Amino acid sequence: MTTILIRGARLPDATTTDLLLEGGVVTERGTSLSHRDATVIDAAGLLALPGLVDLHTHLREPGFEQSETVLTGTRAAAAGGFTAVHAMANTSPVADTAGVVEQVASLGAQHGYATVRPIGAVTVGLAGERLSEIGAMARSRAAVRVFSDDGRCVHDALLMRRALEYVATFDGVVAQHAQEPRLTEGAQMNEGALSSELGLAGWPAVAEEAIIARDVLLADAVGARLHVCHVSTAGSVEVVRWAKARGIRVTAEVTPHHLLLTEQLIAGSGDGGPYSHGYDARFKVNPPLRRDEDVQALRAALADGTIDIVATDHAPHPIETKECAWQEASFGMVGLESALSVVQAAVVDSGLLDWSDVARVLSRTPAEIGRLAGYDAPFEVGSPAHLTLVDPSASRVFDVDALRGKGLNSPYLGRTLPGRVVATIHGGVPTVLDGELRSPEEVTHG
Ligand SMILES: NC(=O)N[C@@H](CC(=O)O)C(=O)O
Ligand SMILES: [Zn+2]
Ligand SMILES: [Zn+2]
Repeated sequence: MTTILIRGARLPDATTTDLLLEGGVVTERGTSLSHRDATVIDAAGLLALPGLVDLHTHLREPGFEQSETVLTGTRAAAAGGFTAVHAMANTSPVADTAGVVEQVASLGAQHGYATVRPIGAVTVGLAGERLSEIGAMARSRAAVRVFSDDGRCVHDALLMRRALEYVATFDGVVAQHAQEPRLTEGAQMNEGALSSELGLAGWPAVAEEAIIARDVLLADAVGARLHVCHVSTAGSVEVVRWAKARGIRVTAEVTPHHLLLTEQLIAGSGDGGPYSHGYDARFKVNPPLRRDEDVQALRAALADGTIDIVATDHAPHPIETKECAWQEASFGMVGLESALSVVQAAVVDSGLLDWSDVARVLSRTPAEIGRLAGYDAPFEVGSPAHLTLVDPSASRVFDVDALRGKGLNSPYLGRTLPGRVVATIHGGVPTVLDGELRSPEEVTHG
């Protein structure tokens, strides 16, 4: 494995340091470090962040390899500065057995671009009828700690209660996709004045908020950990704030797109720019883009800690299921490659969060929620060498070349975004160098 000497990187706490990485760990930290045969990375002007950890990625393998594979998804992750991803269970077969989760984890390890931690399904086949082999997945080599039927809501209160009771026995967590199914049948966008104007079936905020309210009470009643996926409304923030004030063990995530984009994009800007025409299905996502008031509430909640983390909900889809009529299109957006830039645009450049907050919401806390070791003391001697070097002063028009997975369904194409990932290092192995993804051979040979 190569020895790497990083010269003059600025850390999230604004101090500047050299870092020596040997054998996959940080072995020295200080000024004017030297080493005879290290690969030197000149990090003057660059910010070093801990390797980013995504708690919500759709890798699509097994079963939907036309959309993404473990290899292509982890390449997209590396390009975005991520060194670990949690892979959602809505694959085919569904990740509801020890066999499937072990397969997904070992594919990740084989490719080497990022650590892949599978998420186990809560119910068999995501069908919402019987609990899956939760214990077997937890005890398997994949050591699953996060369970989710994401894409679907565990809406049966008894099943949700049993799942919470079960995961509590081994310190696991249920990550809920909070969507009351009866209130959202046929829903196509956020419910409100705009959905009436555009003639699209509305998705009421209460369909999300009611499930979160129920689930925090269930988690409290059984003393389990609950995680809420992709919180999207101001009302959901209020429920989570209330639950945390009561001491309920709930954590919550917000996606980059819900921090930056609003439902107005669905109407189209009509200005001839990249968002000119309406009903562009790149903006169709679950949960839907909401109002500006919701975006402001989500930003404030991330800043005050009510929302714990940012998670991408990277959801690649074949282009023909996005370049079609709005009603027929799939829900979902890719997000790994753009996440850090979007977070910078939404909450860093505006002064709401600083870079140490970003390190917390995109690395330390998601690792903690997923019970993923190795992310609690980044840059300390002895810690695993997972880090990313970024140039926050860069600005670029985000285009298809920036997309490194199979999914081209990014809502940011044609948009100017700040920041750029210059290098990503996963366990001492560079996966991105000089802004370029390294080849599978380079990555597997360290
Ligand atoms: N977010 C989405 O719009 N789609 C996700 C499912 C999900 O996260 O609920 C997908 O799997 O495509
Ligand atoms: Zn979801
Ligand atoms: Zn998802």
